[in-house]
Amino acid sequence: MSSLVPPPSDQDNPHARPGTPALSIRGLAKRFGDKVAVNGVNLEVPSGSFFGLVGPNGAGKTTTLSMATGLLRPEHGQALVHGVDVWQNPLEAKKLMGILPDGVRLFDRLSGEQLVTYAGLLRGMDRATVAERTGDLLRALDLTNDAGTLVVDYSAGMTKKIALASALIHAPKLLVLDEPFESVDPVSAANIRDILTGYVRSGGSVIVSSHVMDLVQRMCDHVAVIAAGTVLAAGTIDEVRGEGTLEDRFVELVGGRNTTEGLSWLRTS
Ligand SMILES: Nc1ncnc2c1ncn2[C@@H]1O[C@H](COP(=O)(O)OP(=O)(O)OP(=O)(O)O)[C@@H](O)[C@H]1O
Repeated sequence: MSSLVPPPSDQDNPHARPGTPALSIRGLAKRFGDKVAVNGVNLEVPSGSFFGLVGPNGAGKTTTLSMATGLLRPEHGQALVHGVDVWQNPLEAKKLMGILPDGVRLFDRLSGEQLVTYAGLLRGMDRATVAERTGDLLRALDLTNDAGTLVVDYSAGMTKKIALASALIHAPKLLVLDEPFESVDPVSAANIRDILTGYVRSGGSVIVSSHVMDLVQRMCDHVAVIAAGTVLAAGTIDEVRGEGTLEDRFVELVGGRNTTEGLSWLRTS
């Protein structure tokens, strides 16, 4: 399964410098009105790592990843992909990345197959390679039977998977995936995990946001915990979790467990 996705290639990426982190986020900050969404975030995603970004709802994960991938202009700070500045040199930086954004609209009047093909052609790939990789990706993500269905008629999980296929088609050096497992069934999630693990093993780097601590603990080698726009902890999984589970550490760092005493009216007996 994992071998279906070709390993990342340096061929088209003369700007990628070996030895530099896959992604460096330096002092990124963003406000929406009075609300500070991201408050000077620094993160280093080592090349060849599988990096998890976790945090409670509204922590600033999507805003951080959007600024790091050129989708949302930061107020302050810098993001470098393999040493290439995303905002100074966006075309070169974007060649190095495959992005699965959260909540961004797809060209959903295309069929799934057309959408992935379009993503490949936009990346300047030749038609034969695009056709071969599109077939591989649709098979790997169990979408072959729905290849001809319009994306607008896809379920939430199918939409997530076709967006992921579009992010993978050019075998980027870095994958930035915002909640790739949300709405995805367990078999497809296991397939996606296999694809991503094989991709990292072959030299690619992944940063993935997720709410599923157990998954991050099993799948990733590095993690950062973010809350209220600030990084609370970052490092290898073992460094961050210490003696306990990542979930225990997350709750300890983030807090916010509420008792349900105020909801006595919800009890039926
Ligand atoms: N376009 C926007 N306009 C106004 N406020 C926004 C906007 N986007 C995000 N925010 C606010 O910024 C903060 C961070 O949001 P963000 O979506 O980055 O969090 P998140 O960690 O991805 O959350 P979740 O886990 O729920 O997806 C939240 O308080 C949110 O309400």
